[in-house]
Amino acid sequence: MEAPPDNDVMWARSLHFTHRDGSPGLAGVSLEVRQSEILAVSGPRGSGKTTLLRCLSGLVKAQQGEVWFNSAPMHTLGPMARERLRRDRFCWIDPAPVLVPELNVWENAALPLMLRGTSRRRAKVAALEWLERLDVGDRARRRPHELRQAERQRVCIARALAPGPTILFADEPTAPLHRADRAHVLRTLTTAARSHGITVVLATHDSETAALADRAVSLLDGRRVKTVHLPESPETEGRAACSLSV
Ligand SMILES: Nc1ncnc2c1ncn2[C@@H]1O[C@H](COP(=O)(O)OP(=O)(O)OP(=O)(O)O)[C@@H](O)[C@H]1O
Repeated sequence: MEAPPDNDVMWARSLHFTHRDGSPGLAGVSLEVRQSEILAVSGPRGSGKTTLLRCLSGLVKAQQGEVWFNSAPMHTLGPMARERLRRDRFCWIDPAPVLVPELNVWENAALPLMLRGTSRRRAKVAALEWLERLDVGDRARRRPHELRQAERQRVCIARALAPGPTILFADEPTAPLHRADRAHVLRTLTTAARSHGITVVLATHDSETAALADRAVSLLDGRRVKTVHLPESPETEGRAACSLSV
């Protein structure tokens, strides 16, 4: 087993994943994630972005391949150790907001901190700070069902940033937001990540969102591809780019 380069916070080699029903998910994806970068994983719907983020974050285990975090192998860890790592070092944002309906907004946002052992009082202070930054501070004592969908998603983003994770996995995090909201929330997310040194792996099929990242990798049919821009010519008109497997 060859150890990955030291300057990569995460490193994956030749990941293969097949879903339980036999559907292909990933067909040999390798990539590196550098410390404190915002990495976009782009590609059309069904290209394997979510599956890749789930494998990298340890939510599922690839049937073949290696994932390393901070120069230590993750692919050899058992389910409990992977769960602890996810709880203590990673956070996740889903495309649709998932909150605990019985808890109010600040309690939801404080939950990952409390699960890591932070006192309720300190977790509340941190949660309220992030809710303010995401413009939902005035909803702190409401229950999730009293909020609009876009506000609930902002709460999920605050909840993911509050613990200061080493890596934040964001799967189409602005999908439920309106266009105007989207730009503001993305800017807050990327600015916060940069100022707190949080590495972000951001799945998106939207080129405007991918453009906010420091670097982008593209997927197609579960493989990494490189987009090649071809010069405009009569033969290539309307077909300005093609993808090559790398
Ligand atoms: N739970 C599942 N069971 C079976 N097949 C699945 C499952 N989840 C995803 N797939 C299939 O795996 C492939 C990759 O899906 P994935 O959700 O990772 O892609 P994606 O790029 O994130 O797409 P989207 O943008 O629509 O979320 C697709 O063919 C999809 O239909």
